[in-house]
Amino acid sequence: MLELRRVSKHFAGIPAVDDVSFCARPGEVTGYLGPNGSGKSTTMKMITALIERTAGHILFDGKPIDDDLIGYKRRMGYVPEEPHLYVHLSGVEYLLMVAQLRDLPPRQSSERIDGMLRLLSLYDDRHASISGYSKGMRQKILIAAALLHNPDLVLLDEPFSGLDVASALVLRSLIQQLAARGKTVLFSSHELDTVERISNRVVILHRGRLVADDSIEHLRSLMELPTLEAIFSQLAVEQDSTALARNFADLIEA
Ligand SMILES: Nc1ncnc2c1ncn2[C@@H]1O[C@H](COP(=O)(O)OP(=O)(O)OP(=O)(O)O)[C@@H](O)[C@H]1O
Repeated sequence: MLELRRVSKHFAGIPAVDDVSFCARPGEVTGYLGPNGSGKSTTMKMITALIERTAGHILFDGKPIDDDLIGYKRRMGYVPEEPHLYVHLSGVEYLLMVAQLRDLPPRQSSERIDGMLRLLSLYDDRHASISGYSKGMRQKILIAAALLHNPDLVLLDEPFSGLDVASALVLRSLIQQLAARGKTVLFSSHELDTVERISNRVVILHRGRLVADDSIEHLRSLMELPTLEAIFSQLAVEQDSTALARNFADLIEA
């Protein structure tokens, strides 16, 4: 189980994540939601220990992650929001490099990489340089790299970004199957329809603070609202989108 206890992150004294506590459990998909700039990626980066916390504790399976950071990172797979890849490498070269960094046995890793590239429809392009890959192809490489070592904790920051419909459907199902196999899955997304379909629980942030941590079903009945979109709008959207759009259209015509 992943547990955040009163976690905060300040940038130049300004809170980006403010006193956030929640759990993501094995066997469950936890959706991490919030408007732009609400602190989702900052939280993910603290969970991956890419950035330091200003305050609070992060535990995995009951142990603070800092106690054995190397051991913790071996059990974690992370798809970052930004596709940082070595673009001069080919897809297969990049994944082989990741496998080496993960200390996977060479034969096992090449078989696994070949299989993943086939399943992700990237096999024919495996020897082409990543610099020539489309956004969706790069995203698939990031997903493969994150899952190559069969992590227990799967952290996905906007993993559907750039994926076509068919690939998104595969990823949706994959996320559910990873959880069904006992992994802890935390994923952030703006695609509320997808989140609603595949998440057991949702955690919603607004301006860095936690405003909901519950099952969607319970939130629906508690708030007497029909959809996750309606719940999200009530908890985390302040503006009137139609009025805002009208003002924008007026502005460019003025
Ligand atoms: N390195 C940084 N230095 C200063 N401020 C930062 C830094 N990283 C993030 N922030 C600020 O922290 C806040 C939260 O940003 P974050 O990227 O976590 O939001 P998010 O919820 O992931 O947004 P989005 O949905 O747009 O990806 C924002 O106000 C952002 O400007």
